[in-house]
Amino acid sequence: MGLEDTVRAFGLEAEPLYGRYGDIDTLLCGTAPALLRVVGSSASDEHQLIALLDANSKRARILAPDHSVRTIPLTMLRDALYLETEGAHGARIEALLARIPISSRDRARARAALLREQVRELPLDVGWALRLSPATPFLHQLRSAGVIRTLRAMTAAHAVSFALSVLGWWILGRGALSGHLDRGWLYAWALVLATLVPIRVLTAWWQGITSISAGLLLKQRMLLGALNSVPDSIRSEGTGQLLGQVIEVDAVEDLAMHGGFVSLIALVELAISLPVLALGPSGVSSVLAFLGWLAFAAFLIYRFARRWIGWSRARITMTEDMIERMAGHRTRVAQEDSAHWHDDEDRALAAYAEATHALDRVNTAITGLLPRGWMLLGFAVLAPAFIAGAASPEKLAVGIGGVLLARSALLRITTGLTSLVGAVAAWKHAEPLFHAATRFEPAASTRTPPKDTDSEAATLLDVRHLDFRYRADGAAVLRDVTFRIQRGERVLVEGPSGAGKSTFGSVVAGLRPHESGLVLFRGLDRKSLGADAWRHNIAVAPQFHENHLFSETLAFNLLMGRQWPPREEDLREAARICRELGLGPLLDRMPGGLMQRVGETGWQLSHGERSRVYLARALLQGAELVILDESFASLDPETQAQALECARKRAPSLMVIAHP
Ligand SMILES: Nc1ncnc2c1ncn2[C@@H]1O[C@H](COP(=O)(O)OP(=O)(O)OP(=O)(O)O)[C@@H](O)[C@H]1O
Repeated sequence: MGLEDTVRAFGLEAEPLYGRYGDIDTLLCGTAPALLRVVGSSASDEHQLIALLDANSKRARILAPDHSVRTIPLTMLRDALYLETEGAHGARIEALLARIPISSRDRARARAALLREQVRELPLDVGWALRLSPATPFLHQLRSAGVIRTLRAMTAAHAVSFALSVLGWWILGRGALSGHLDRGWLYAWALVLATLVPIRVLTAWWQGITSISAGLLLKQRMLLGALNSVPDSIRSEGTGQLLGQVIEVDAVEDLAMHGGFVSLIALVELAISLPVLALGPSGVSSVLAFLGWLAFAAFLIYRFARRWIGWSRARITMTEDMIERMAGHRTRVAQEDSAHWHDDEDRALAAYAEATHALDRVNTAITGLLPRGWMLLGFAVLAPAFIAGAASPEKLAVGIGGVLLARSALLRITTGLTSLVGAVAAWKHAEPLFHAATRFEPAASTRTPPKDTDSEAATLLDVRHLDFRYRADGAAVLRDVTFRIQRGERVLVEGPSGAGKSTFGSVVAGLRPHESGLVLFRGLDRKSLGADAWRHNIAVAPQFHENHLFSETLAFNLLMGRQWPPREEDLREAARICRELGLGPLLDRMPGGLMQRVGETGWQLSHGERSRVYLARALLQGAELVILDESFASLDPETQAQALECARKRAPSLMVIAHP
């Protein structure tokens, strides 16, 4: 069982830790818990694993082999990781330092500094960051990140701070209403105020930590959800929908965090203000009046929720429409009469403006009417006791305090709940991404495909009775397909447009799940082999419109499926393949060569150049079987022959999809 599988058995996920030696400290401080691979201290030692529990810029907490937790200087850990590079550079540095007359202590420091400088840009592959599997319930993730604990502490701190405010207010109010405030009470009041300061600072600090950690977890989860979404479902929803979902994720985070905190605090305030109101001169009447006002607030918030849902629908529709317009603008300019360019825009804008006004009206009632209305009602209920002069100053102070506290609770409840309503409405759009994160597919290799020792195993790809349809209720695009490729074979799959060639290629490559039949690679299906191992064995260059050039270096675009960060030999191999595919003049022309930034924001490659980058990317993966889908379609005959020759030479087995 590999490390990834062992880790998964514990409900965790191991993410390879890559970086550069120059960033080693940042990497160590930001990734715990992690498993680090270090070279043993003696020359004969193999790599050893260290569990890193925690690290800051000075110290690291690690789990020793005897399961005891030890704190060591971060430099010790860093040096252990640097040991790997010693062989290549250590001797040279030693030779250099031998000629300089310095103390052995300075020599050791100079050696470490020179080594660090030498390897700064080298790729670093130190181990794995460990985290809970994305399929873990979100509450569990929050608990494990310490969010629940902080939230509990924050609530308690807020309750204490609120109770202290009430106490301070009681001391002052009592003095003011009885006409004198002696020095002892003044000191007590000052002490209460002084105690409040650190508690408030602590509460704000915890609040910040909670929002950052919870927000990070939510973003991580949504990102995973986006990556786990079935590509066809993403495409059928459209870019606008997806962008809408992403925007809503942000809204969920902001509104839920803000609304959650404020509502939590409001509940604490509510729990304190009700008994304070009951202790006032009008007792039960004040409590009943406040509960009645709360019911009215609930009604207004309900109306607000309904209007918000309508408003957010109008906003998303407008975003979708706008994206569609932007994406298709060049086509419109080229082909549509300019009189029709803005046909639907005004209608979408008017619907949005109407929804915004409707929302604003309820919002005004909530923020303007609710707190002021309560003050009037609260004091009206107190008025008879005040006018009759029947209540003691303390009781009156408590009564007035109760009304003010209830107002503060009301303000917070309305702010908190309106934010939460927004979060719930936004959640409706973002929810699919959240759940997609749990659609978790084992990525690691679980089995190594058997070697081709007998004739049965020499069959590389074996497809039997394969059926596929895009929608459960749609027509089958592939029906009862049976197909075989032996190792070393080069196969051409051709057929009329729309016959299902690309669909077949993508099913074989594991990009689309098939509904029935078998697809076996050396006798194993994708589930038994594992998604990663499948991809390592079968590389595909999808059709041009299904492929993408990232706004990154050309090297990244070429080597992303092979090894990133790259080793020297990977870069050399990438350059070699590029030249074999006729991309040599392009490499020479680009100022950055392989490190030139390409894609939307970089050097704009031509159609034919792009398709050869896609081709090189698939060939560079070093897979047993390479599937090329219309990879030669946009090339002139001479370049086409050159590219085909390269593919024939490089791919151990080849499946080319093309038109007749
Ligand atoms: N996401 C999708 N949802 C529904 N139908 C689809 C989807 N993608 C492709 N199809 C349909 O499946 C059929 C096969 O498409 P496919 O792209 O595999 O054909 P092809 O043989 O590669 O065609 P071409 O040579 O034109 O590229 C077509 O009728 C196409 O319209």
